[in-house]
Amino acid sequence: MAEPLRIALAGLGTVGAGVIRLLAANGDLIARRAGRSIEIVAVSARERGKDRGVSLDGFRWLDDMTEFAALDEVDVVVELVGGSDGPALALARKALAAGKGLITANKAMIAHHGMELAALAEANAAPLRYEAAVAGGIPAIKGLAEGAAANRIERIYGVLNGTCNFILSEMATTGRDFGDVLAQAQALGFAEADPAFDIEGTDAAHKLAILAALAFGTRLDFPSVDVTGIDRIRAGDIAQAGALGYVIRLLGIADCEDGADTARLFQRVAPCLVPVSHPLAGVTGAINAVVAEGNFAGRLLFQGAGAGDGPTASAVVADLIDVARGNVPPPFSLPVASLAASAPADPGHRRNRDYVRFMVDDRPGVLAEITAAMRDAGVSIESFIQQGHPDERDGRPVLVSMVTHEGPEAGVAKALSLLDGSPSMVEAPLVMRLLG
Ligand SMILES: NC(=O)C1=CN([C@@H]2O[C@H](COP(=O)(O)OP(=O)(O)OC[C@H]3O[C@@H](n4cnc5c(N)ncnc54)[C@H](O)[C@@H]3O)[C@@H](O)[C@H]2O)C=CC1
Ligand SMILES: N[C@@H](CC=O)C(=O)O
Ligand code: NA
Repeated sequence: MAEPLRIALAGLGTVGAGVIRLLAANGDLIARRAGRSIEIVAVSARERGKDRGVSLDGFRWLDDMTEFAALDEVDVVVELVGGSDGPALALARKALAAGKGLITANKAMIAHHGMELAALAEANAAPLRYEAAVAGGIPAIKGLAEGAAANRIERIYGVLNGTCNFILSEMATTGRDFGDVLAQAQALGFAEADPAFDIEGTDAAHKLAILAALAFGTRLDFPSVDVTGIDRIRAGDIAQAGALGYVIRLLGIADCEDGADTARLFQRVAPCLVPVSHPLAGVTGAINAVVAEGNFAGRLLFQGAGAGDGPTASAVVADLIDVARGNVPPPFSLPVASLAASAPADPGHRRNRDYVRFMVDDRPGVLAEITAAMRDAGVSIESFIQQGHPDERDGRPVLVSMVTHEGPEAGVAKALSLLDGSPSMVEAPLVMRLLG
């Protein structure tokens, strides 16, 4: 058998401890499959003495993880610390510059600095892989970059955040309170260190930007993702969506049109209404799903656990096995210099059916005011419902919702601008697109 692949592990939290457990449990099987064993030689985290339920015996401990880059006995650094910058980025840069492989689960770092790190990896002939960063245990990166490599990808979309999906599906099936379900997701190790990254949609946006770059061969453009989180969704919206035959899912959606001289990239993360008959409606709890529409393969659905120690460790170790086998394609499928520049697409011309929800004072004329704004903006209403009983305080406000006929996004935006500042509106209206 060939020499072992020697790794240094930075970060010993949910995922790091999961990697130690996985390698201990499946090490022999992995060595047979990879043709060489994968051995942890050094580790680092914030607190040395913490009880993690795994033994660190036999591993060298370093207080400063960036020193891994200088260790001759390390072939690959595994970064499981998190954060787009800080020690994770310092370690990534130093490791790649030293020609060491880098495996990371850190979508924030890849979304922000993926182009720089990929260029560094190329320049130093160092492997860079990040399967765990997108949709946890699902081999979505591998599926897209290798399995679907023969296709032109028309659209990519999916459920990309386990914490939000867990919250939305628990609220829908049990009627539990948002904060209570979020606390459970944190206790189960699904949530980010700062759960605002999950519920505000940022984590899903990191993953979508990475998927879009891979799917369309464009440079990463995280700042252009249009992001809306789930924090404004009420129990009343979930009930209303259910009555209409939909479930609410936080979706990341991207497509790319060839423009005259530059590609037009559309990237959006937002809660959407998904028909109960669509496969994504059945994606519940911390499960993720990625749909890639290929021009020859058709609709490909990758589904599985998007968060948690075991599934995420499975993706990290799958990357290590690829490195051990020497299967190291460019981090974004193409050399960095070949990735196309893109400009953000104008969403105003996109055609959707929309769910629009208003919280209004329950007084005469308010429904007429809403329908007049829709009429004046040229928006055609398919259905219009005022919930029989108020969502919150006694008597008012009340939740009024509508579904529009298909039309350009600019139409609904115009109608809402006409209602802007109306004293009838208790809070800003909420728009959720219907997945088409
Ligand atoms: N938990 C999950 O289900 C998933 C996590 N990820 C990603 O994996 C990475 C790790 O996530 P978790 O294991 O959940 O995090 P965690 O918070 O459980 O563990 C983080 C580890 O890094 C160490 N650390 C953090 N900041 C440090 C610093 N400044 N200096 C030294 N050590 C530091 C901590 O001591 C801890 O050992 C993150 O990038 C996360 O986004 C990706 C997919 C799923
Ligand atoms: N916080 C993330 C963890 C995996 O990426 C999630 O909830 O999906
Ligand atoms: Na993955």
